[in-house]
Amino acid sequence: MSQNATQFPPLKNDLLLRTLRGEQVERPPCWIMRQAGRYLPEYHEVKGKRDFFETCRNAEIASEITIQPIRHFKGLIDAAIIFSDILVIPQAMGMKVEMIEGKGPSFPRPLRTVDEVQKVLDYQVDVLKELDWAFKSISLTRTKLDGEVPLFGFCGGPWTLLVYMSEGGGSHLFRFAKQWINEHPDLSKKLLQKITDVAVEFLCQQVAAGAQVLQVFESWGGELSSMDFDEFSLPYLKQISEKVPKRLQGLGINEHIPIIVFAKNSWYALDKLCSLNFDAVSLDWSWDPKQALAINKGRVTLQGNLDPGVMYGSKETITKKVAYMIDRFGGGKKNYIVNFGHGTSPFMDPEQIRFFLQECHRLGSK
Ligand SMILES: Cc1c2[nH]c(c1CCC(=O)O)Cc1[nH]c(c(CCC(=O)O)c1C)Cc1[nH]c(c(CCC(=O)O)c1C)Cc1[nH]c(c(C)c1CCC(=O)O)C2
Repeated sequence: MSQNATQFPPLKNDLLLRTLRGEQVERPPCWIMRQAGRYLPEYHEVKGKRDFFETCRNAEIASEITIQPIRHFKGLIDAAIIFSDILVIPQAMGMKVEMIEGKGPSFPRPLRTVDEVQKVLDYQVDVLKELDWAFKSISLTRTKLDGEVPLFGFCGGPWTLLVYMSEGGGSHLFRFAKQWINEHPDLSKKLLQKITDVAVEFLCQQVAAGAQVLQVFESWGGELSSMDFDEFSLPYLKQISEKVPKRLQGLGINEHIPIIVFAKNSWYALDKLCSLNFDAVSLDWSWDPKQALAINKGRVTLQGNLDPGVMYGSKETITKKVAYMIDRFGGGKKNYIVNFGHGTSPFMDPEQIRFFLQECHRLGSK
């Protein structure tokens, strides 16, 4: 059941939202993709031996895990992101997905035949019902956050979800996903459309449940050629950016809810992504921020883009690379959000991440 977002405690830290409105700010807001997870000892304490998706579906536990990094790095992180996964959309579309310890996500029956895709296309998805647990988890988390920081809802990009649904897990070769778009482009587009429709509804219902900002993770964007990105990713991202605001109005939510898009390694698409209806574009670490700024020409806020691997370096290395990043993003007092260029890894030392955040605050306030 969706809740009226005005029922929640007032927001105390609106730095991220002000930045996304394009305002001049005192320092860049900071958050980290996958900031909740296995590098934090308290994550293992709470999750224990529980299955990953069971953990996501348990509002009490998922909200606890979501808030862990906010507590651990008190005052240093400016947004929370709901503990869940991009693969809950394929689950809502009737597919079975398991998370295998030490291996990652696995689909026992990935989409390999036209009939299998047709079955998914014919499956009637009731987003409110199938993902009811996600909305409960968001509402509870928003209440427990007590206005400390804004809460992100998110979803996977349609192309990235098609990759997982056809490959059956992570991939290096992308044999099946590439087969789909090249051998059956029209059917692939029908599937991408269906995923997009579910994603739009899912994002909007997350907002109705209490999410204050949204991010779309097109993590496998860079696997497409520029031409194929224009055909199999961009049009669907564009639809998300345009349909979410309209659907939110339909749900009676009239305030502007900012949306960030992250299309990893899709360097050739930056100019086009900046022209869509998103508020911000998140960059992986392959970018020199100055070049990205030159392409963006002030159209959107940029987010990123430190190589998470910098966390394995010395304090001097972290300082040097943070200073370079913030400086090359123009100093960080407007249209810039600090993040990694991708997520944390289980091997990271939380103290290194604390130092990184402290340095972002110090250098970003100068
Ligand atoms: C591609 C993708 C997935 N999931 C996600 C993406 C997009 C971002 C990206 O590109 O990394 C998104 C995601 N996954 C998770 C979050 C939670 C919120 C947060 O960022 O803190 C978010 C935003 C938790 C998670 N999702 C997953 C974990 C690890 C699960 C565990 O505890 O074993 C977490 C904390 C599992 C997951 N989920 C997925 C993979 C490939 C894996 C295995 C990764 C690994 O083993 O490191 C799919």
